Amino acid sequence: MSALAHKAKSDSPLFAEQLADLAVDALIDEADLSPKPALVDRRGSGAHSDLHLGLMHASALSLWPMFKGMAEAAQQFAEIGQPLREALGRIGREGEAAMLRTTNGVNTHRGAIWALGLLVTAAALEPNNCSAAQLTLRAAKLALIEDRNVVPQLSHGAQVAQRYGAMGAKEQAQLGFPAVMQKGLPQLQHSRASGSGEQNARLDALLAIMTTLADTCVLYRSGLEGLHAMQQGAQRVLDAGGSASLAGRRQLHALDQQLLQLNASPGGAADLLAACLFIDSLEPVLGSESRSV
Ligand SMILES: CC(C)(COP(=O)(O)OP(=O)(O)OC[C@H]1O[C@@H](n2cnc3c(N)ncnc32)[C@H](O)[C@@H]1O)[C@@H](O)C(=O)NCCC(=O)NCCS
Ligand SMILES: Nc1ncnc2c1ncn2[C@@H]1O[C@H](COP(=O)(O)OP(=O)(O)OP(=O)(O)O)[C@@H](O)[C@H]1O
Repeated sequence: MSALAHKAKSDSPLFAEQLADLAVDALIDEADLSPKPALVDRRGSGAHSDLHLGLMHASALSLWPMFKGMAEAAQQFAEIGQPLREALGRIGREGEAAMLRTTNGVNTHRGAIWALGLLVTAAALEPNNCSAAQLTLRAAKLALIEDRNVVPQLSHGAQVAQRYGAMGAKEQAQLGFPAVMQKGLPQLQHSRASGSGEQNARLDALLAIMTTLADTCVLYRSGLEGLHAMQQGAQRVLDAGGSASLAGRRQLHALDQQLLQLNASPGGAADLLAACLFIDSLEPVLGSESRSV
């Protein structure tokens, strides 16, 4: 994170590049974090037959120009409204196409483009007002604006929304990322404060998100059985003392085995962990006044 050493002027191209660096770093840190239940990590591909760690890294790096472009659009339009929202939609779709070219058509980061794209834009809009609460509020306002150029698709998320009435990635953003604000970030801070190492604190944050999220990746792959296994299993790890404790590690191993058996990979929770890591990483760039959940 060498860019952090230099505090760029908040409306400069360098600042847009710093935000893109932080977003890509968050995605790479999320992918590398291990052992994550049934997700791609340093150990292997989890429940995914078409993903691996190198592909996740390549995909994350391919998104750098997109994140920079989103931050620049925020600087250019300088306010939340239809023009900025539709610019983001266009840049996001181009980013998605670049991702698919890099991965040969595999969806590595669709949800992350959405969540981190909104947060990068929110940060670039008001760099001096970047507490987690303000950032997610601005991201929500952007997400609530309709993009008239979206071509409706029968995505996996849309299919499970029809079948189970689940709220997916779009609603999570429109509600101001409750999984990040109420689960991921508080758990990250709590686990750090109670002496867990950084990797264990991040694993705990992921698990906290998993305890309540309607993860549409899990629902699509393994239905309500998978979703309940994810939510209850994640809660068991935290109840046992979290990832840093021996009892918590045993529960984490059991959860990994159970989700692998069900082919249930919590990809949405992983994206939201990356969102937590991005928000958390803004502090050294913007100063401590920008923080506080
Ligand atoms: C809202 C988005 C994510 C589409 O959501 P949808 O549920 O329809 O799609 P899909 O199932 O393909 O992907 C959703 C992704 O979100 C993640 N996710 C799953 N569940 C959740 C959840 N509850 N909360 C947050 N993220 C989740 C997963 O990683 C998954 O990959 C977004 O990609 C979009 O609006 N696409 C339209 C094209 C576009 O405009 N793209 C540019 C956006 S800036
Ligand atoms: N470390 C990770 N491991 C696996 N998935 C991740 C990871 N980090 C993020 N994800 C997210 O999980 C999603 C992949 O899940 P999934 O494979 O279920 O996607 P899909 O395209 O909806 O489904 P399918 O693979 O069944 O076609 C990606 O969109 C990505 O956002």
